[in-house]
Amino acid sequence: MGDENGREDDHSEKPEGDRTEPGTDAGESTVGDLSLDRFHDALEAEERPVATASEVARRLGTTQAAARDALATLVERGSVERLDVESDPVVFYPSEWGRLASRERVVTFPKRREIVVDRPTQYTRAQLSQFARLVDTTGTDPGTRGYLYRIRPEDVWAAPFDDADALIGSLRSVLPRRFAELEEWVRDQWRRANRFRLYTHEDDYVVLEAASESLLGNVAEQHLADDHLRAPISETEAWVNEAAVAAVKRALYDAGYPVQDDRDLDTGDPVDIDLTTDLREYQETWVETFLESRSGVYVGPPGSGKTVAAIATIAAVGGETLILVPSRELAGQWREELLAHSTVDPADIGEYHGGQKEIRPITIATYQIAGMDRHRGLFDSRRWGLICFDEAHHITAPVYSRAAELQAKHRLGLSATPVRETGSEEEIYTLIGQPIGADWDALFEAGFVQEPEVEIRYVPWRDELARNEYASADGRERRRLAAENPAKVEEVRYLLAAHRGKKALVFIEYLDHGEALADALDAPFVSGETPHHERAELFRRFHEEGTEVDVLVVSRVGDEGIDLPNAELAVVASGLGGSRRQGSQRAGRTMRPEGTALVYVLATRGSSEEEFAQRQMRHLARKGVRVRETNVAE
Ligand SMILES: Nc1ncnc2c1ncn2[C@@H]1O[C@H](COP(=O)(O)OP(=O)(O)OP(=O)(O)O)[C@@H](O)[C@H]1O
Repeated sequence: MGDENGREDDHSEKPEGDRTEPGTDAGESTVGDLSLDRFHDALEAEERPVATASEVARRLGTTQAAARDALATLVERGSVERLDVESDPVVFYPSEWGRLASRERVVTFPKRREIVVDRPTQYTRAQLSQFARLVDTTGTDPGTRGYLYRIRPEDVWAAPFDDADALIGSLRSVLPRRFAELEEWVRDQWRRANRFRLYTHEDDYVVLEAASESLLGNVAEQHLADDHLRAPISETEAWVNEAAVAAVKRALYDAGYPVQDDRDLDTGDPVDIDLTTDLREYQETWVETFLESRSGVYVGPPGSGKTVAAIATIAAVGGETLILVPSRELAGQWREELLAHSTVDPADIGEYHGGQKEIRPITIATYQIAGMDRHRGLFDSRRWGLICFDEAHHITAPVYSRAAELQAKHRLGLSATPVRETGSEEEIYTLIGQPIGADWDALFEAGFVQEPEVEIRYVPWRDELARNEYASADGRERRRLAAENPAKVEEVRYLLAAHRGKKALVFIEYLDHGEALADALDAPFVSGETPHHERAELFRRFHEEGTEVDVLVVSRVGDEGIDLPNAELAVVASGLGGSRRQGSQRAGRTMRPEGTALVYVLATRGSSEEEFAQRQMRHLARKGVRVRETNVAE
């Protein structure tokens, strides 16, 4: 595959064999015959594509003059370029990099387990996404985007390979050469992920099996509570207290030993539905991966087809299913999606929430109801074979504790936000399952999901008075003043006018601000106080083409759970004190397959909103979303 992009040529002067890590072999002081290879090492140790003579000297343990001479020799030979930057020190870079400017370039930082790829090919990205996280995309020129990947222990644990060799093979296929230490670390993590296994004994109880006697004796004993295991069965196996299965998984995960869950899971009473929509290739992979491990979380951007993949999963498992969702609106949408994409009999779908309480072979309930003690019976009312947690980052604490009891079922999570600020990633992993996801950028590129153009617009204060008021206020009041900066009204008006005719959502945080904006824009305002039927009606009219409802001002209630596929424009007028999650969800409302999606985030210049906006948008940028910043003129 390497030949399609010249990857193998990129580092043609580098030996293929194992070598020490860059920067560690800097003991020798003679650099008169500085090889290109050692210059590469110095660059990697510097973690920059260019280096000054003094940086090279420091990395190679020599004097600056010696490094400069050695570099001059390389420049003469034509293998290194020197770049004179006015008022900055001269920098050097390998000539081949200039020639390969339009090709992919992979730089590895083995100690930090990071890989930076310039202009990655689809092949490289597909490989990397299997065992590394895309943490950042940088570069202002669209032609030179750098992709930063990091390999975390949990990425290795969840990598979809049969064995460590296959994983190492994939790693080697993208890295320019071998990194012995990195490979050893990957192997070690892989081993850890396969040291403990849960399985169902033929007499129907759960067994924890360790790869060795000492693991069961030392690791398990040290990390598990007294009531987690009932009794030893052999030197490497123990009988697990069924009620503690989730706790066992969590404790061992925290100790760095994720547990393979090979138990026989309940499939429940049969439900016979067929999918009527053809899955996209990546959706097929999601479903196959799920079916192999019988649990997992589909992680994809909003609109990437997680719901449709979940319906395919319901059809494939073929058992009674309980779907948990964050809001009643979403329950209604799930019903419609089920009907649109499968042969399910409408009579077999039930909704269970504040509005109605039906339990059917496929039941959709809200987290709120499911978390209430008096509705506990919901979980036992049928032999559910599959529990589907929509917007999995929303699972509430009571539902988490129930989820611990639902370990014997197939468990599917859906999430557009893998990271939660409160750090529930481990909980999601241990209570539901491993993340199953696609490369978000690839989805954008393939056109399955419209990439939003996110623009942060820094809005000045309207006048000195407003600025001074902010300066002399404190705490919450400050935040409110920044949120309600009157100059934002004009800015929203300007943006709506610039995109006249586009369906737009304006998000706000404070009710007063929402009302004022709605008045100024002559648009309806949807808040938590809007009666349910009115909300539904407004959203219906917003949905319809050609209606007079083109703009909706929405408070936090509109943040998620509302499917507005025709929103083409989102203006986040306030609400920047919230979490990263909110930022990505707001942007997510317009990340839909159709239309031109545009997201504007307004932040008051010189207030804490500036920082919040940047933080939220960095989060999006890490997901491969392009973010632009603009200063609004005073
Ligand atoms: N395989 C497919 N073929 C055709 N259309 C599809 C397919 N998968 C999804 N879609 C359509 O793409 C849109 C988004 O899909 P879906 O609702 O499943 O995404 P999602 O990831 O669940 O979004 P969200 O995170 O907002 O809930 C829907 O209109 C859906 O009908």
